[in-house]
Amino acid sequence: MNIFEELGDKNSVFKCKKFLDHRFLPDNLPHREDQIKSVAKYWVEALKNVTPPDVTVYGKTGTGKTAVAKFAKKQLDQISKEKNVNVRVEYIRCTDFTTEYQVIARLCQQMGQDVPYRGWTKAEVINAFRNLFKKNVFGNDLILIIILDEIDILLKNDGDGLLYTLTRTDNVSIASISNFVDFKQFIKPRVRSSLRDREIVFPPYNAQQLVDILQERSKLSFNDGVLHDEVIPLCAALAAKEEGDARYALDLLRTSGELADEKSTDMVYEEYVREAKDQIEHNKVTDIVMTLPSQQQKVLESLIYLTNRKEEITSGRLYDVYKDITKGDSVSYRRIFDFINELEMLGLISTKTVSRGRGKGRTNLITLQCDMELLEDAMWTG
Ligand SMILES: Nc1ncnc2c1ncn2[C@@H]1O[C@H](COP(=O)(O)OP(=O)(O)OP(=O)(O)O)[C@@H](O)[C@H]1O
Repeated sequence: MNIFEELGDKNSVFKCKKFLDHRFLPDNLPHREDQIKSVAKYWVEALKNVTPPDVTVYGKTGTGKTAVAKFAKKQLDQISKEKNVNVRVEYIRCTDFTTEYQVIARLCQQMGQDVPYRGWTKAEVINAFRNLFKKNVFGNDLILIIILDEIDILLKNDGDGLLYTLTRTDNVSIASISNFVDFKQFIKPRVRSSLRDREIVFPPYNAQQLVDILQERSKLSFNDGVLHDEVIPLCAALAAKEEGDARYALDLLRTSGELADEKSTDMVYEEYVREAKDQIEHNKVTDIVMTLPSQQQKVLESLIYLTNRKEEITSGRLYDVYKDITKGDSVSYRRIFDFINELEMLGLISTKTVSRGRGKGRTNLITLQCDMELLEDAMWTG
């Protein structure tokens, strides 16, 4: 028998797994009605041919920011077509396009203007972009709303030049999405003053809200009656602990279903959710560790060594152990601080500044934040 036929015929708890994918945009976003209305309230101006104010959307990961922005985009696209108004909404994820040049080139491409991703000067690309607003292209009454998802990444990487350019282009409204409330520290006053933005905050979902979200998705994606009663509440409770992250809740549900398929059971049981949790955590840590540059791995190795010896970890002590491990092939003490910051951003460690008492100054204490066994496993067995 053909292997694909054999696998295709295998019984599955899933009716259609794609509805659990992160990229799927549901027609209904429970518990985000207020946020959708807030965005729409500003964007509706575009239908009256007025450039909407800039909007800034904040919230922790998995709180539905992207989903809401795309949902509002879809609805605005639909109505502007029906009413025949000259409005466009373009979505850009700044983890894919990380510089001003790339974002503007991408915008041109999305709008049908062929601009290369390298080779032109920045001024040429900006010119091509601004030309789109001329009579013979989209018309000078075009209103363009640009969603910049994960804008903090771009600002850290490339500064605020993009915002400077966009705030100085007529008929452009910016919708920035960020996981960090303090991302505006990367914007200089000259740009901040022209970004007249309205802020919309996305609170984390609580366990009950996550239950509602999962229930809607599970109706689309699982066969009837295959989920044990406790499965959805447990996924929701675990994700509520992880700062109300709907993406994590959906991952748990999908992975639990995959485990049921692997075990060839026709029900998804509560214990699969716990297994799914371990598997997701394991994959996350392994992915992070495997992609760390080798010097960073050495820093992590030093942290594991000190943690196993139950030593207090100061940056100085860490550097000594790191130097021993690298046997001379080491980076400077200053670079170690950058590494520590990066590991903290990745969620592998946490740092705390403590005062050593009068005259003795302050010192940084480092603690590993993930399960030791998992980490060692990822470091040495991959
Ligand atoms: N209210 C909701 N109803 C249904 N699905 C939702 C809801 N909120 C979020 N989701 C789903 O959860 C996943 C994560 O949501 P989304 O990507 O919008 O989060 P985010 O806040 O943009 O996260 P990040 O900052 O990490 O990008 C997506 O699959 C999305 O469809």
